[in-house]
Amino acid sequence: MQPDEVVILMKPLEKALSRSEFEQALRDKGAYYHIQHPYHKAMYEGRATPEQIRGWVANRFYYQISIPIKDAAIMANCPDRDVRRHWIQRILDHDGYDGAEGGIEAWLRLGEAVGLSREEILSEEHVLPGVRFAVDAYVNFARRATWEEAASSSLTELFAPHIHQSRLDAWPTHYPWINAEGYTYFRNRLTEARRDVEQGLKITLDYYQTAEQQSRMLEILQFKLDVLWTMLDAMTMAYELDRPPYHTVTDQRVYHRGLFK
Ligand SMILES: O=C(O)c1cc(C(=O)O)c2c(n1)C(=O)C(=O)c1cc(C(=O)O)[nH]c1-2
Repeated sequence: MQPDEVVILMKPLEKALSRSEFEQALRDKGAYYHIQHPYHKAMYEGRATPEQIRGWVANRFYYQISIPIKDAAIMANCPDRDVRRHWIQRILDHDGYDGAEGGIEAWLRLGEAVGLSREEILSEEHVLPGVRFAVDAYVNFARRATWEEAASSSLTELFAPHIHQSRLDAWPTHYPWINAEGYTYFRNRLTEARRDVEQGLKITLDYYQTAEQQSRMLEILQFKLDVLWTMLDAMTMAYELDRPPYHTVTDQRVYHRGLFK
């Protein structure tokens, strides 16, 4: 994408885009996906330390456990039975069901594969306030927005299969110390995310028709990109720049463990 096209996307639309133009405008937002974040690039390029990988996995766990709560909030606001029948699969994907361990369990295994203990991850002791605030903002948006807006905010998933695949391609080579069993989560998401996108995209393309509505959706998608980017900014401070919260006062992880759930 050229820089001047990026600027165009930041202005409100003057006229409504066709269905395919609108889909393209959403896809163009991939330019700001967290795959471009320096923290992510370092992980992908093999420059991340074990501490930085562990920090990422422990912090991302908070995103993982919040996703089903976010999806339950969407369903709670949705009167359309047919949408709920499909949307509920997202909760099952993460929480698991008979015979399927689910994404949260798979993420815990990833945590163990990178050298964290299950208790340490579940305690949320590593979750940085900046990460928590960003993730909570996403959950709270889903609680307050219309179900269509909340559903469409999941569409950063348009870009997720690529990021999961990039980890599957790069991590085993760069980080031989990570137990390969940990990669199940990324592998499962390749198909789950594609299916989610199909459903989310249909809801979105049906719902946003006018220029004003479509501009708002581009803002919603930018909000979600901001959530993901801000999480990595917080991790950069803590694990790259060695400036975790309160570092001028203590090296203890004194920050709160969450008040909003
Ligand atoms: O690892 C990633 O980079 C990444 C990004 C995203 C995303 O774009 O929000 C999701 C996931 N993973 C993911 O695994 C996942 O289950 C998921 C659900 C959602 C959502 O907004 O409902 N995003 C994402």
